[in-house]
Amino acid sequence: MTDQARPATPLLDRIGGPADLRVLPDRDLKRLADELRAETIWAVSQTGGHLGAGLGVVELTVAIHAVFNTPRDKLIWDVSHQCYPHKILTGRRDRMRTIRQKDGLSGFTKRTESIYDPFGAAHSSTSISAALGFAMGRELGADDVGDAIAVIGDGALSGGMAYEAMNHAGHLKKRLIVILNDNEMSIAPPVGAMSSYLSSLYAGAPFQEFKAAAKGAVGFLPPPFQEGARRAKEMLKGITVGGTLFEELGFSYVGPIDGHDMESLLQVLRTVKVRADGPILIHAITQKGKGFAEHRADRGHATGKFDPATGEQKKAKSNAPSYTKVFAQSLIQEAAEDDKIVAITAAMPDGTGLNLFAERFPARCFDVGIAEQHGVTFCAGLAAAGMKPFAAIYSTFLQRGYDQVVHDVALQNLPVRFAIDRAGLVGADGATHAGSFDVAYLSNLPNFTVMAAANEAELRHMVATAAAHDSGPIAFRFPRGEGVGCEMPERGVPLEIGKGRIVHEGAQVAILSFGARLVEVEEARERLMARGIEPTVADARFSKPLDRDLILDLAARHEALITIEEGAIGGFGSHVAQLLAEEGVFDTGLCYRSMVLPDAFIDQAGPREMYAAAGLNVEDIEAKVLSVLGVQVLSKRA
Ligand SMILES: Cc1ncc(C[n+]2csc(CCOP(=O)(O)OP(=O)(O)O)c2C)c(N)n1
Ligand SMILES: CC(=O)[C@@H](O)[C@H](O)COP(=O)(O)O
Ligand SMILES: [Mg+2]
Repeated sequence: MTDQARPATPLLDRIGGPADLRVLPDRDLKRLADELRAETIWAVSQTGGHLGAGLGVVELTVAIHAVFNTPRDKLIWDVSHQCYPHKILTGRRDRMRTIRQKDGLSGFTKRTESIYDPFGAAHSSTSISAALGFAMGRELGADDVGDAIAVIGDGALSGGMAYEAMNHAGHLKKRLIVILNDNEMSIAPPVGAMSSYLSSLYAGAPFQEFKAAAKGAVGFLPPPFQEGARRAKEMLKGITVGGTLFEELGFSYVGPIDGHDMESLLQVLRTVKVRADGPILIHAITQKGKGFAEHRADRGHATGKFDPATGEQKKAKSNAPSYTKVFAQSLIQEAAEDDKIVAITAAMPDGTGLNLFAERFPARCFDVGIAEQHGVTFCAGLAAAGMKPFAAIYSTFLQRGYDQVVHDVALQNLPVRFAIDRAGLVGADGATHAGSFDVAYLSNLPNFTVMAAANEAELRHMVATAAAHDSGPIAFRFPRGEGVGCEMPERGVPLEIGKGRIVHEGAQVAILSFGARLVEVEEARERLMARGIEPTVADARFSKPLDRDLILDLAARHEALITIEEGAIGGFGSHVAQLLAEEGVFDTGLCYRSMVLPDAFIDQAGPREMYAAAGLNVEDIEAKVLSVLGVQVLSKRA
């Protein structure tokens, strides 16, 4: 793609930052929004990334920065996958080509990146809590904090934290502005009673009437201030459906308004800026993907690089199936023979592959919304009722439901099956989405069985193992992306619980891999063999219960034992070390090393680059073996 295809943006080119918006006449703000939309489409066509959500908030972004005094006023984007237009307007336009890449811009808001990002996000439903924190800080005299404005999507509003925050805000009664960006979409079509409720709020309220009312009210705004207040209140009453849930929670409710109509947006935001004296919710109706992808089923939620003229995406093809697809197909196989199997997703039907399961077994698949906490306890209830629930949740999002995992599942020893996708470092989404901690946070729980798949064939067996495991909770993890292309068994066969396998017999040093680093371990072994070193390689399969016999045998037969996993400290390696210590193996002089993710959040980059930063690639494994054997290495990385 050449720069010739780049849209002309004469007005946007003159914008150095949000302050420049505040001196533009309203008609130019509308033009600016059009240019910003074209620029956003072009920028994402060059890099890939989250597109649809940003296109839905272009006018909102311009209007908020034009009316409010950012960065003193704190603008907090929920999830923040819609922040691309905001980044373009806040001094990061030149770096948009680097977004989601190594050393580049994050795909989300990030405090260390800009003063216009007062709060980082990527997980959903946190914005109202954070904004309320800013608002309360302001009330308590915090320096340089003005208004706090949370922009939250209708999908994010399905998350419990949003209600906890509104409940608290309604109690505190402090000035707080929440903009509900209602595009009737999550990543998939939104589910739930709340989604239907929001639709009912605007079903009978034409925007035009509101526009007229808003215009009238703005005419009466200060001066004189007090008279304006009365009239503005009347105006807001006119368009409020009345008795909304938000009002019951202590918010003033304004809306619904057309979130793409710059005139309405400016009028309402200006009115609110002058009038709000407590928590207020502005209900804006928008279209996800507006101007480019609004007619696509996914509204252009996330995309690879594409041709901005045609929308055609450039995709690399691989023959290996994705782990996600193998999981879904394997689960469908199990469910075809066991009608107690049900599947649960927290708003990620496509990402987890459960869309395929839902096609086959619609009545046995549940999308709970962005509600991991509820999803886990819902599974606990299902398990208590005798069902076999599979909770398919990304590693990073399962963190949201951790107390439920401990208190509702593990403590009651309920056989909930956790299918943990996106295990390990995921690439472009970066640290917020890395699946780094699940091995540690699950393996330390009594009653749990924890597995990690070394390849897609193993994953199929682990799905079968989980389906057959009725005596307590069980989890299996697998990475994002394609499998290794290994031969696939037709059907999964349940594995013996707590038993690993030797992959290659060797001598001197044993490498015990837990999960999908096995491919790198095998490649490192090949390289080492060229140096005359032939490590034993084993696949642990389980971090809980550990295969004690295998580990103690490896320890007894080798000078050195190295474990490796795609997880943070406190996981598999720590459990192995504990076993070796308990059994007195260290006293015998065994050299033990554990290769884990470092104690740091690793910024976005390609997965290989992220694993290089973590020191878990082939050359790192090779170097580790050489160093434990005391071999002098001349290469730079040794
Ligand atoms: C806790 C958590 N679970 C799941 C996700 C994955 N996720 C990212 S965006 C999104 C949908 C958000 O929908 P909405 O808030 O309506 O924003 P829209 O994309 O429609 O603008 C989901 C489910 C997440 N970011 N955080
Ligand atoms: C914003 C968000 O949380 C999701 O869109 C996420 O980026 C999806 O990640 P995958 O591409 O791994 O499904
Ligand atoms: Mg939405």
